[in-house]
Order: sequence, then structure tokens, then C-alpha cells
Amino acid sequence: MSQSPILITGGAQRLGRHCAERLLDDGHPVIVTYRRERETLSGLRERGAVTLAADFGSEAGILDFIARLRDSTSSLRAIIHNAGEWLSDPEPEAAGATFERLFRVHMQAPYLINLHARSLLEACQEPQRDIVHITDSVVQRGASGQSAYAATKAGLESLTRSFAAQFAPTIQVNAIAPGLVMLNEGDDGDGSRERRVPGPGVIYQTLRYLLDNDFVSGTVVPVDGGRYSV
Ligand SMILES: NC(=O)C1=CN([C@@H]2O[C@H](COP(=O)(O)OP(=O)(O)OC[C@H]3O[C@@H](n4cnc5c(N)ncnc54)[C@H](OP(=O)(O)O)[C@@H]3O)[C@@H](O)[C@H]2O)C=CC1
Ligand SMILES: Nc1nc2c(c(=O)[nH]1)N=C([C@H](O)[C@@H](O)CO)CN2
Repeated sequence: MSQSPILITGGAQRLGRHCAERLLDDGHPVIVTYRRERETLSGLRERGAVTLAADFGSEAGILDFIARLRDSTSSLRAIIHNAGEWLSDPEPEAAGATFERLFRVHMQAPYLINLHARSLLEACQEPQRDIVHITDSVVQRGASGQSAYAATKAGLESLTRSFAAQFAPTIQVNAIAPGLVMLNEGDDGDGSRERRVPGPGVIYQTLRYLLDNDFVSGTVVPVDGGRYSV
């Protein structure tokens, strides 16, 4: 039986790319989305990954991607909503545009893709189908200066629970809530020495656990070293 592909949004770099490479290592067909062409995509294509351009900055962009996704596959084993932006709250004059931008990528895109691609997951002939939302451990405590980011990630966390109930029992829906796992260029974390920044492997370990367990749905798994979840 041929395997259905796993879709990862924002798979051209960092966490998404790491998970895409690891899923290919584990023998899964993979579809990744990207906004701009780059060298890493060539490497993924050489390994057989399908790459689809997608800009979730507008409803039209999301729906355009969904149409091309449905043209590219007749089923899906899983959808990993990894795409996201880490934006600080700007000056009030620009705050509306920032909030809308984060709402689109963190909430509207997962919402519309899940609803429109449900039939692709249902068409999967494998015993398990999964949706995984990548949220953020910051949801538990809020984020001074990144309130729009935290609020839209909280919305994605809520969508996890709603879709888990709505899609049961044929599709499992869970979230992974990372703490700081990969630094950005020029970002030294909070400067404290004891704060370990583990890299993307801890996220793939958690994704692997969810994909391999057919009795887990509606959960949010914090991956933050216990920093904010205990
Ligand atoms: N890094 C960390 O320590 C943490 C990460 N997370 C979450 O984990 C996920 C991955 O993190 P990380 O790898 O650092 O993320 P990145 O900042 O590298 O962004 C991931 C991808 O999201 C895509 N993306 C962003 N906005 C849009 C959009 N409007 N439409 C389509 N694609 C978009 C980008 O695609 P492209 O590059 O092609 O433009 C990018 O490659 C994110 O959701 C993030 O919020 C949560 C907590 C901590
Ligand atoms: N889309 C992104 N989301 C987040 C990032 C990132 O780099 N891209 N980084 C974090 C870190 O936890 C933050 O502390 C700064 O690196 C949160 N979300």
C-alpha cells in the first residue's frame, strides 16, 4: 500500500525543514510549503519532497494554496501547521496590520486548511491520520510586547481542542507548544547561562510520538524543559 504524504507548512527552513528531512529519513512522502525559493528547497526536491508555494497573508492566498494542494494529492497522512511569524507589537498605528498578519498565518490558514483538507485525510488508507498545530508555550503566560503573537497562538491552541472533538474518531488533532528551541540570528535568548536552547530535534521527537500514537487527541504537549509548564 502506497503511503499518503505528510504536509508541513513553512518547511523550507529551521523547525519545518528539520521535521521534513526527518520525515523523509523515516520513509514518509512529504509536501512542504514555502513563500520564496531557496537552496534548501532544491535539497528537499532531490529527496522526493513536493514543494508548493503558499502565502497565507490573505484568505485568497490560503484558498489558492488549498486548490493547488488538492490538485497535487488525493490523500494526506497528516498536516503539520508549522508556518508562523514571530512579530513584536509595533507602534499603535501599525498594530492592526500586524494583528491581521499573525491571525492569517496562525489561525485562519490552519482553520481553512483543516476544513478543506479534511476529506484528503479521510481518504488516507493508513490506520492513523493526524493534524498537529505548532503553537508556543508563551500561550500559558502571555507575552509582554508580543501580545498579538501570543493571542493568535492561543487561538491556534483553542482550534486544536475544537477540531479534535469535531474530527474524532478518524483524525487526531494535537498541538506542540515549544519554548525557545531555536535562536534567531542575533538572538541570545535571555542571556541566562542555564537556559538550554535544544535545537529542532526535541520538536521532531514530539511529532514522532504523536504520529506513532493512535490514542492521543486534543492535547497540547509543552516542549519547554518545564520552564513554563510546571
Ligand atoms: N524557534 C523557536 O524557538 C520557536 C518556534 N515556535 C513555532 O514553531 C514554528 C517554527 O518555528 P521556526 O522554525 O523558528 O519558524 P520560522 O520563523 O523559521 O518560520 C517558519 C516558516 O513559516 C513560514 N511563514 C511565515 N509566515 C508565513 C505566511 N504568511 N505564509 C506562508 N508561510 C509563512 C516561513 O516561510 P518562508 O520562509 O518560505 O517565507 C518560514 O519558513 C513556528 O510556528 C513558531 O511560531 C514556537 C516557539 C519557539
Ligand atoms: N515563527 C517563529 N516563531 C517563533 C520564533 C521564531 O524564530 N519564528 N522564535 C521564538 C522564540 O521562542 C523567541 O524567544 C525568539 O527567538 C518564538 N516563536
